Amino acid sequence: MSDRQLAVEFRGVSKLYGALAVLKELSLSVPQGEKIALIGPSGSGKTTVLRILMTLETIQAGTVWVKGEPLWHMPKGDGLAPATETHLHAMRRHIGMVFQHFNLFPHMTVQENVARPPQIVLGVTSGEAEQRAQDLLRLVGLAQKGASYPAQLSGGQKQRVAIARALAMQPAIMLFDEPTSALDPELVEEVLAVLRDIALEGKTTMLLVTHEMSFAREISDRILFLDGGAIVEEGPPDQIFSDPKEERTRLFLKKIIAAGHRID
Ligand SMILES: Nc1ncnc2c1ncn2[C@@H]1O[C@H](COP(=O)(O)OP(=O)(O)OP(=O)(O)O)[C@@H](O)[C@H]1O
Repeated sequence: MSDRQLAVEFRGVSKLYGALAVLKELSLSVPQGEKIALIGPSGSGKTTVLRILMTLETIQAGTVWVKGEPLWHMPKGDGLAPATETHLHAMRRHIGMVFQHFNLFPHMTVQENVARPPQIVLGVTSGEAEQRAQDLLRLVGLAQKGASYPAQLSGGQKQRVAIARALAMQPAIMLFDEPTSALDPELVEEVLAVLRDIALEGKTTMLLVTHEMSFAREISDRILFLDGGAIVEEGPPDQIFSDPKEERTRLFLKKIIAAGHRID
């Protein structure tokens, strides 16, 4: 068994694409409620960590545990067997994900985008789902946009709907994969403000892949620096950004600053 207090645990996880090792025996423990930012160069494996949790990718070695239960495996006798589709389906309910490119249902209104998934997947009554959707749209500042279609919204508004839709499933764990990187600069802050509110509320475990270093520093309890499919360094934000111990972390941050980005 795994520790029930942990929202997420990776133990010796390896992910291969053919001969390419994208994650190399990665181990990671995330207590419930912790906010983690994954930073690192392009191709270091950050998105892969999230996609494995979403069961969008399989793994070749190791185990992943979500809320004390094996994700990609099921208990069998004294050991573990590969997970069935039913097991994966049940485990997915713990996790919500917000992608870089919104992925809204284009033929549904904003209200329907948020209300339908809990009805269809969780069997929530229509009255409760509609109410929950209204509350969440208010939370993300879009109470007036329920009847609009995604094509009628700005990028920042679309992303706020995507966040409301993920929250409507009431997941214990929220994954954010570069949620602001497809947005025009002037729309970034409105999405960060919503993420900040979720982080401050405290209950939800958050794993955030981002290139917004100042924001990662502001809201995270812990920063993980990935390079080459491994966690090179991890620690509290102030330590990682002001006093990194590893040469590779220092080099990465230097490049970020040289590219004109802030890390303070
Ligand atoms: N479907 C795939 N087939 C083959 N290789 C893949 C596939 N998906 C990802 N990769 C490779 O896996 C490695 C890790 O990718 P991943 O998207 O996790 O990196 P990342 O750290 O999130 O990068 P970025 O910051 O650019 O999004 C990269 O080398 C990528 O090219």
